[in-house]
Amino acid sequence: MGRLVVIEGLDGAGKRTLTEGLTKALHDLGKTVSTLAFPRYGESVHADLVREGLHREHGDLGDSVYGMALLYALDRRGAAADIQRGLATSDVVLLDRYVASNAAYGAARLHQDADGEFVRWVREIEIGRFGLPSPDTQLLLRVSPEVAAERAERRARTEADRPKDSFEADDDLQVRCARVYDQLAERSWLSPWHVVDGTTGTDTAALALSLVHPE
Ligand SMILES: Nc1ncnc2c1ncn2[C@@H]1O[C@H](COP(=O)(O)OP(=O)(O)O)[C@@H](O)[C@H]1O
Ligand SMILES: Cc1cn([C@H]2C[C@H](O)[C@@H](COP(=O)(O)OP(=O)(O)O)O2)c(=O)[nH]c1=O
Repeated sequence: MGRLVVIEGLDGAGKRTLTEGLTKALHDLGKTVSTLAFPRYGESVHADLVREGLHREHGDLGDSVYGMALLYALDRRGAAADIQRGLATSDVVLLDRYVASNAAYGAARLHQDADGEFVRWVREIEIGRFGLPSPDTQLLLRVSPEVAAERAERRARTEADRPKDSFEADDDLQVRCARVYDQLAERSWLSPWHVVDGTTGTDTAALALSLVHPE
């Protein structure tokens, strides 16, 4: 049975970059890795609706915090069998965003903290009702909201397929979201969390080792 490892953090924190680096470092240790990134744009109708909602299609869909969160959750529900298969066949299943993204962004949108109703609801729906597996470890790739915004801005300019969406364009939301992420990590929400400083280069070899040989 493999370990379910999740990378979380703000838009532009460097999750995709770290996912690639960690995958390589785990391969160097002789480990097999399955990766998945949420939302699964282009693969799931729920994820595509999310993207369209984030770009202000479908009327007031994007305004509904619970409606958007349900679409993100349904995208993951549709991937549950893939995750279980990955856990059965690989040493590590590495996820770029998972349930905690829903908790952090939704709570931030509602001006709640990690002890609020929304975070409880996300857990109840996704873990309780949909039966998604709880992570073994969550990595919070922590950068200041300013650094994340600057990177997301640069990426939006240089990568044609990644224009900023309505969450990325909302600086105050990102600041509140960073705070909820810190609280989720402090409270060991769903699993132990490991905070990774995303402003300096990450020692992916050491991180990979700590993931496959936990204390
Ligand atoms: N440690 C880092 N230092 C400087 N720039 C980085 C670092 N990690 C990622 N970046 C750059 O920041 C931008 C966002 O990174 P990305 O991995 O796409 O973030 P995310 O998946 O969290 O949105 C990209 O242009 C990437 O090259
Ligand atoms: C996976 C997920 C993402 N989000 C948010 C975080 C991001 O602001 C936004 C889009 O996800 P993101 O990973 O940033 O996609 P991309 O980098 O390809 O644009 O959705 C949630 O609110 N809940 C979730 O469950």
